[in-house]
Amino acid sequence: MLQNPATKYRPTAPVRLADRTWPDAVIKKAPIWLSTDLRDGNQALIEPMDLQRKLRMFDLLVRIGFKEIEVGFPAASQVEFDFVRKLIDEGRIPDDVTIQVMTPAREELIARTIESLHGARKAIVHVYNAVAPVWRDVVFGMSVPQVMALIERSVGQIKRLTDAQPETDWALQYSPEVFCMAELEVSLQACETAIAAWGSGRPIILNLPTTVENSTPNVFADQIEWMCRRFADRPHVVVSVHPHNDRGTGTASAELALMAGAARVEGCLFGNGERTGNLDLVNVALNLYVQGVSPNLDFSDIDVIRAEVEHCNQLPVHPRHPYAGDLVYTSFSGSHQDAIKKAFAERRDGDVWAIPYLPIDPKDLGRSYEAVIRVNSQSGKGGIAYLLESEYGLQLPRRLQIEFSRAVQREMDASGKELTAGDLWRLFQREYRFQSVAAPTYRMQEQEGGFSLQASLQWQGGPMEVEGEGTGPIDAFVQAISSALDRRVRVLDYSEHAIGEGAGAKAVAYMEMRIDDCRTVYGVGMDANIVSASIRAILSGLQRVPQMQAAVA
Ligand SMILES: CC(=O)SCCNC(=O)CCNC(=O)[C@H](O)C(C)(C)COP(=O)(O)OP(=O)(O)OC[C@H]1O[C@@H](n2cnc3c(N)ncnc32)[C@H](O)[C@@H]1OP(=O)(O)O
Ligand SMILES: CC(C)C(=O)C(=O)O
Repeated sequence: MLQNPATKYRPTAPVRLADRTWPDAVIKKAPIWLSTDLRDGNQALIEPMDLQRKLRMFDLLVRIGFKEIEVGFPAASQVEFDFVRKLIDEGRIPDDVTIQVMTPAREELIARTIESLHGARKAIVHVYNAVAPVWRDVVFGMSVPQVMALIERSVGQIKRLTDAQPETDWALQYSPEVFCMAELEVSLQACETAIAAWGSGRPIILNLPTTVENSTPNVFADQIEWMCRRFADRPHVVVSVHPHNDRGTGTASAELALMAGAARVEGCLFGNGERTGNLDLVNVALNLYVQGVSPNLDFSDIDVIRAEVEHCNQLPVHPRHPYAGDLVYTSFSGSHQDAIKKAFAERRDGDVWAIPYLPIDPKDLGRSYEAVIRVNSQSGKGGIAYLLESEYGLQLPRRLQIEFSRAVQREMDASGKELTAGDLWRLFQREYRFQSVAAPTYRMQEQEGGFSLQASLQWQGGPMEVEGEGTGPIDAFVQAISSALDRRVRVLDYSEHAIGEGAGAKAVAYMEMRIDDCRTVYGVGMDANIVSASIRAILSGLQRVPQMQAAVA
């Protein structure tokens, strides 16, 4: 890289627009969306879509709710031409959907493009030519007046050819390609030339692209506001934008452009497209949604949509892609998990969405909460407890969460790998060994001032008889086991809950115990019977204490 990049690269000149109004604007409704997946997206694929994949993409776009779809570049190839014919001839275009096709400002290509649309009910013809200095000078070798003459000639040809097919409801879209790098006066002149050639007073879409992003999005917003203020026939002009993403700011460019007066945006699902891609329409639509504005597009099954797009494009969507990536509803870090778990516990049906670290309810996009929290070496007790509760119904008391998270951390340090809910469950069973504690048989008697209890147990591989008295069954068992093992056992905390329903329901007991006034441990017990679950929890805790095992041996 250069020590001084200014010797090679020039900054983009700001727009003189001191009284700009867009910074105070708020987007209150969805724009008109135009999907260009089948054109700009397709032209950027390593392997462009075949007919079958094009059809699948078209059907998907219709299902999502796009009402304007750029279906191709019919003059580019026979596949492109045939696809447009197939849509029209087989009546595949719903009444409320308008197809758009693209053509360069070249006579033979315009003719072929309009030929492809024969018999369509409605269609937008999209013609473009580059207007920025480098393209004028290097690509076309044209002066500004020659560029204007090209536009006049091409739009005039489109007008003649479309006027000759009055059975179709025609609209024109004109794009001054590389608008973002052109002098604003030249872009305005190009647009006004297209308007005049199409016939002023007729609706026209003027589509202003950041063909290659070259500035911060505020500059693009200024360019859009500058243009919107100057169109002579503003009421008949739909201002559209077509951002790319070379600087990674395609979404911001589109949003600021909407604030600056644009009413329509063009882009692709998940931002496919040339180089770094076209604007990601899913991103903009869902950004609107989480501001409380309906995008009028349906992404309620985003995983299915993503899979279909990946199939059509033969390109993967990144795991961290906004709203759609595999990992975007996942928190690994402990403090995030803790906050999410607390907020879910507080949340009531009908509440406004306010879950920390989750900008959108994953359920709205057909994603589940299961993947929200995942456990790795950066995780804490909150995430571990969340997974055990959401997957296995365990409601671990807080101090047990802390105790168990140390065991998880040890495991994580050893393996260095993520632990799934299933891994945590196996580790929890191994740590508390509650399944290896056999069910006790016991007799219990209520007597004046308390209970007496006699129990037959398995302890360290052999049978053991114990007997004790206490204020309740648990207290009686604690007395019994304390004297049998000659240890001072005290219960510090006890909680239990049911898991499962009906005949299969079980009680889970969590017992926090102090042994010999020096060691605090948790034990866990599960049983269909609540007293048995508690006894098993006490035994689970005791067998976790190494000194206890030694004493018995
Ligand atoms: C920013 C964008 O995404 S614009 C869309 C670009 N998309 C595509 O190019 C995909 C489809 N394109 C194609 O299949 C081919 O380019 C075709 C069939 C259209 C044309 O192919 P060719 O005739 O071989 O021309 P080629 O691809 O080399 O295009 C360059 C020529 O078109 C001219 N040209 C480029 N854009 C335009 C335009 N918008 N209007 C008029 N002429 C143009 C160039 O000046 C050049 O002309 P020259 O050969 O006289 O120097
Ligand atoms: C709108 C057209 C010309 C385009 O694809 C672009 O400029 O990126």
